[in-house]
Formats: sequence, C-alpha cells, structure tokens
Amino acid sequence: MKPPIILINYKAYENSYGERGYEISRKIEKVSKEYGVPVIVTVPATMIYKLSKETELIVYAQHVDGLEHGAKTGSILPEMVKDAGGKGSLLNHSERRIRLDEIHDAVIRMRKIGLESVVCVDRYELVYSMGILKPDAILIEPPELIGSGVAVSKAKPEVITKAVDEIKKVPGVYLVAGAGITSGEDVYKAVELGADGIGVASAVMRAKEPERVVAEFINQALKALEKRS
Ligand SMILES: O=C[C@H](O)COP(=O)(O)O
Repeated sequence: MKPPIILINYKAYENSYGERGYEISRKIEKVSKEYGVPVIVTVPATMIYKLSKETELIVYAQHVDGLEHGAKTGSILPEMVKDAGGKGSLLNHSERRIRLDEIHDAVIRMRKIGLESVVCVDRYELVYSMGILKPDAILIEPPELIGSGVAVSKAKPEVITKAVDEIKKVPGVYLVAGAGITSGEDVYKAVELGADGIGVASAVMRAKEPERVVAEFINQALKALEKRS
C-alpha cells in the first residue's frame, strides 16, 4: 500500500518561520518517522534551506516562478529551490494565483531539474486541464472553505468524487484534497472518497499540540487507504 500524501502548508502564520517554524517542523518530523509516512511541508522560502538540511521532511516552496535566470527582481526560480534543498513546490494556490502560461512554464521547468510540482485548482472542472501538464499532483481546494474549519470532504464531497473521476484521465498524477480539514474524520472521509491524500494548514499551524493533530490525520488517512485496498 502506498502511503497517503500528507501536505502541510505553513502559509505565513507567526509560527511559520524562525524558531517557531523550526519547532513545529521537528514535531511534524517526529510523527512522520513514527508512522513511517513521509510528510510534505510547504514552507516560506526563507525556511527551505534550514529545514531541508536539518530535517527529513519533504520540503517544498509555496510558489516558484518558472522564469529563466536574469534580471528578475524578487523571483524565486526552481533552481533556487533545488539549490536550497527543496524537493518541489506548490503552484497556483488560491492565495497565490498565477496565469496558466506561468503554471505551464513552472511545471515544465521543475520537472526538467527534478523537482516535484503540486498544482492547486479551485474546482474539479480544472483537474483534467491542469493534469495534462503532468504535475506530480493536483491539490483541489474550494477557496470558500479554506481556513473555515468546514471540511471539503464533509461540506462538498462531490468536489472530491468528481475530481477523482477527472484525475483518472491523467494516469500518474495524484489527487490531494484540502480546505477546512480539521478532524481525523475529515481526513478519513477525503481519502475514503478517493483522494490520495490531504492538504492542510490552519488545523496544524494553529494547534496547541500540532503533533497530535498530524498523528491523527496520518492515522485516519492510513485507515481509509486500508479500507479502500
Ligand atoms: O493549502 C492548504 C489550504 O489552503 C488549506 O487551508 P486550511 O487547512 O487552513 O483550510
């Protein structure tokens, strides 16, 4: 049984960086090792180097610019992420939308240098059209549920089931579901509906005991996968 995809998006909370960002990362790493399930953390660009060097987490950027080297002030190129030890990046998150041509260029560039890409979409109708770019995964998140505490798997299960139908048309691309995921039950349901894993932010980043939350999410994802197999 392949492990579930557990993607934790640090976003830009007060504890997403610096010593607090490092501390939460160590807790997540501990749980990841206990369960033997790799965890992807999408972190602020300034944290990629340290976390890649000092933890066994799979460290992603939250965004990259698929641009060539040159006079591009403020750009984060795929090569920079790779050089810092990152393994991939999110692209087109609802909070960091980019144009279709930019998604295309970034996915191609990342693949060329061996980085993974997870393209975000806000509706199932885009799963196939983004899927044909062949990123490693599509993360589907209805924007209105992001940070709401109301899980996509409960409030809009049809978004996941329809996305699952769409992803089957692009073999080799995984489907991750996110937005509002708060409980182990939310995770179980998302995976039971056919998602390969979950994307989460606030439930972990704002938790008093993030390690417990992550452990519960991994546990429920594993249970749902086992039931499916
Ligand atoms: O990338 C992660 C998502 O935007 C989910 O955010 P949330 O778990 O706070 O709803």
